Amino acid sequence: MASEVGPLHTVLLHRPGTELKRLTPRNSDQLLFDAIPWVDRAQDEHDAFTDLLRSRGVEVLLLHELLAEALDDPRARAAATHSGVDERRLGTEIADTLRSHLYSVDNDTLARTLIAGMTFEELPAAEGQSLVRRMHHAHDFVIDPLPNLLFTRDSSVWVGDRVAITALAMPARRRESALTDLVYAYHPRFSRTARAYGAHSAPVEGGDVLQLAPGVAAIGVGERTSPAGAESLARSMFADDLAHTVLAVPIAQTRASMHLDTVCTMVDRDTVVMYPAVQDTLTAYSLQPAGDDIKVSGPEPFLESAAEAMGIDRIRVIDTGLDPVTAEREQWEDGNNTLAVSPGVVVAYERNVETNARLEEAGIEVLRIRGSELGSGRGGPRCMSSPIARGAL
Ligand SMILES: NC(=O)NCCC[C@H](N)C(=O)O
Repeated sequence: MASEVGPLHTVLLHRPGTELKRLTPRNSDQLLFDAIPWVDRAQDEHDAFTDLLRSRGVEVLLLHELLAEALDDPRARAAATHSGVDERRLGTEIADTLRSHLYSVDNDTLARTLIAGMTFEELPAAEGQSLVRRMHHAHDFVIDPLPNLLFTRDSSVWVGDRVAITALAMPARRRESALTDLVYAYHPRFSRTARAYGAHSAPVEGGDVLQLAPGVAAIGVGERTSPAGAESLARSMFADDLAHTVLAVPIAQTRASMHLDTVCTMVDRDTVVMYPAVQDTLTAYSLQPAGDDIKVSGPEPFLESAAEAMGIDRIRVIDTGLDPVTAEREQWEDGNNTLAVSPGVVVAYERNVETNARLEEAGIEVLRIRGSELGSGRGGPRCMSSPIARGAL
C-alpha cells in the first residue's frame, strides 16, 4: 500500500457480532464504547457498508471468516487457544477446563468465541470443586469480548507490500492483534506476506498511520501511539525501504482525537479533510534514514512538512468553514474519518451533513453510509476498514 487514495482493491472488515451484545453500562467505558449499540441495527449498517464497497468493485474480506479458515492449521489452533486463556486470572484448573473446551469446538465456534468472549456461565462445567467458579459472578468473563475488533484499521496496517501487526495501547484491545496475527501467519492467502515492524511492543495503532504518498507516511503520536512506537515503525520502514520520510505528528491525548485519522484523512492525491481546530496548529517531526541511523528534524507545521516530503507545492485542505460548535460535533461523530475508494471518492457517515456538503462543494464524491449504531464505538469508515491492496496512483 503506497497511498491512502489509490483505487481500493481489497479491504479487511469485521462484521460486528455477539461481542457487541456483551456491552453494558457497567463495562462500556472499559471496553471503549460511548453508548450501548442496538446490535441488529449495527449489523444492518455494517452490511450496507460492505455492500457499498462491493458495489464499487472492492473485494471485502471478513476477519471472522479468515480467522476460522486460518484455524485449519493446528499451529494456529494452538496459538489461538493460548491467546484466549488468561491463566493469571483464571487459575490452573479453570484455565485447563477452558483449554479443553476450546480444543473441542469447531473452527467457526473457536473463532467466534475468541471474538465474542465467554462468561463463566457459558463455560461447560468440569469435574471437581472450584473456588474461582464459585466466587465469580455467572456473567463475569472467562474470555473478554473484543467489541473494538470492528475497527480493523487499528490492529494491522499495510505499508508497501508488507503488513505490520501493531501493538495496541489499551488493555481492552490488546488481544485483537493476536487474532490478526494468526490470520496473517496461517491463512493460506497470506502465506507469502512479508512483515513490517517485526515483534516490536511499543504501541502503534493503525488509525495513527497515514500513507500520504509513496515513500511518505505520517504517524500520529498521542493517546494510542507512543513516541517509541512511532520511532520503531519509522526505523523499520526505513530498513525495509518502504519510506524516505516519516512525519511524527503530536496530537492531543484525548478521546476525541485518539488517532490522527479522527482529525485528518486524505480524500484525494493532494487533498485532506481536517478538523478546523487543528489545521493551524498541527506540527510534525520529520524523520529520515541516515545510514543505519535516523535524522530527526522539526517540529515544523504539519501541512508544510507533508507537502515538502510529498514533493508538491501545497496540500489542499478542504475548508469545511464550519462554526466551532458544528465542527466539534461532527469531528466527534467521525466527520473527518473518511475512507477513500479512489482519488476523490470517499465513504463517510451520512450524519455529518455539513462536512459532507463542504466535501461535495470541493468536488469530492461522498458515498454516505448510516452509522448511528456503529459510531457508538467512536470510529468511522476509515477506522472500520484495513485496506490490503490499492491500485497505484
Ligand atoms: N482508527 C480509529 O480511530 N479507530 C477507532 C477506535 C475506536 C475504539 N472504540 C477505541 O477506543 O479504540
